[in-house]
Amino acid sequence: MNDKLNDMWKEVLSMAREKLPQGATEIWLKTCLPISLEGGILTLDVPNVFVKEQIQSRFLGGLRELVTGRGLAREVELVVGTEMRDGEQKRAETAARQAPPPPDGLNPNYYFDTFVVGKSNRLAHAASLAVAESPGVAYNPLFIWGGVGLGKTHLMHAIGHYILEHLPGARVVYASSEKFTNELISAIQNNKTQEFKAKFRNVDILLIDDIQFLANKESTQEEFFHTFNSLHNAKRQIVLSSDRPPKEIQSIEQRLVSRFEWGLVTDIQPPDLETRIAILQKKAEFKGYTIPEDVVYFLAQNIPSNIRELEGALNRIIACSQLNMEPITIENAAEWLKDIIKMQKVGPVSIEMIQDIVASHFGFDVEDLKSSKRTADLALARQVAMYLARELTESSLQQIGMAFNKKDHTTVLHACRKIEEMLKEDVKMKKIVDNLADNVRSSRE
Ligand SMILES: Nc1ncnc2c1ncn2[C@@H]1O[C@H](COP(=O)(O)OP(=O)(O)OP(=O)(O)O)[C@@H](O)[C@H]1O
Repeated sequence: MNDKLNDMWKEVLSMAREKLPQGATEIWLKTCLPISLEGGILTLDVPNVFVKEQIQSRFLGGLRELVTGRGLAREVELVVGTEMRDGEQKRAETAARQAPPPPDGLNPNYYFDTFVVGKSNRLAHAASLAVAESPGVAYNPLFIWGGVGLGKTHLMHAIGHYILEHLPGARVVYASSEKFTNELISAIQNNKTQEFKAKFRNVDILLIDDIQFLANKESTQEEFFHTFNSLHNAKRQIVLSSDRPPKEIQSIEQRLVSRFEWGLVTDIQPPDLETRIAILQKKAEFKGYTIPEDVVYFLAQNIPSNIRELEGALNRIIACSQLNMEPITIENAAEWLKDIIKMQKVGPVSIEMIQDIVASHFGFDVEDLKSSKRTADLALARQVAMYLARELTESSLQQIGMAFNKKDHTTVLHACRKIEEMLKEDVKMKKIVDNLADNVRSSRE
């Protein structure tokens, strides 16, 4: 590359820093190499198809205006070439480009439009969509955590699908951390660590599921650390999922924990009743079935915290109905699911049951809970009870307030919000509240 061209490109970059949207230069344009300026056409070498598409769709117009405005060139062309790139990077990029797109292993059912958005997953969904729309720019890494079967994998695959749909050349790799570990071990055993590195460090989007399984695996953590740095430095998108927030993953190096927190950490909570109903309806519709509303409600109410189980129950009643040639009714569903749903004849949850169970867990009397005494422990117990009353019963804020010795509905609302916030941050508290909810449900007769 000649010096004149190089200097001109530096000038363009410094103008672009001022005139083009934030991130355009540092993230995208800096990856380009000027290769020629002939007949007024400035040709730039870009590292891969993915970057080319990003620049073309987002910044090429602005870039063209900059160079024509300054009389430097009349047109800008982007080529995915390798001549100007050297060494290992060049070989790896060439190999990656020549190879057919890797089997991406994405579940064909996990798209954004098959994902039901509710209060419990709204933020994780919005963050995932933002990442899919602007990979490497919005939040990097995106770290999604939450309990079993709540939709983390679904969102990761949806990100992968979306990117492949909009940027067909993008290299998307999805793997569980176990697969990452196993591939590393086998690469070491077979002297293929270079191939391993090329596979995981030469991607545009890396999706790693269940990252908590890296705990105690020191060499895998070491390798993942370098993979992470290499991708992050190159502004490639990383998405991670875990069953707990980064700080709660035990036996994992601090330098990894801090990197996991660099972008956005977001959680998914168990879905509320309305979301569970909507998920069941969507899944049934997807399979081409209409399930009676009362049966949907019955399932949603009795399988509260794991969407995978909810889906399993739906599949089972569809299969049983077909095999037995019987209609889908609550009675039949209860029979077909009796090993999952213990209590076919249980009554609804009452606020009194919640008050009893919460008071005894925290070591208070129900009367204390209803009183206006405000010691920190008592206030917390009262707020948990109000939150559970809101979650597990159909009572209004006013009705809950009345059950706590005529407290105002804004007090109840404040309590619910406070506990919701706490559950997002505090895993121990979440466990306690989940256990209390389970105890309340199973105390129904
Ligand atoms: N909001 C949702 N809308 C539609 N389906 C959902 C939603 N959340 C979860 N599911 C479905 O629930 C099932 C379990 O979800 P997924 O595998 O993504 O859970 P996970 O959080 O990754 O669980 P694990 O921690 O066990 O890996 C999937 O079939 C998924 O499609």
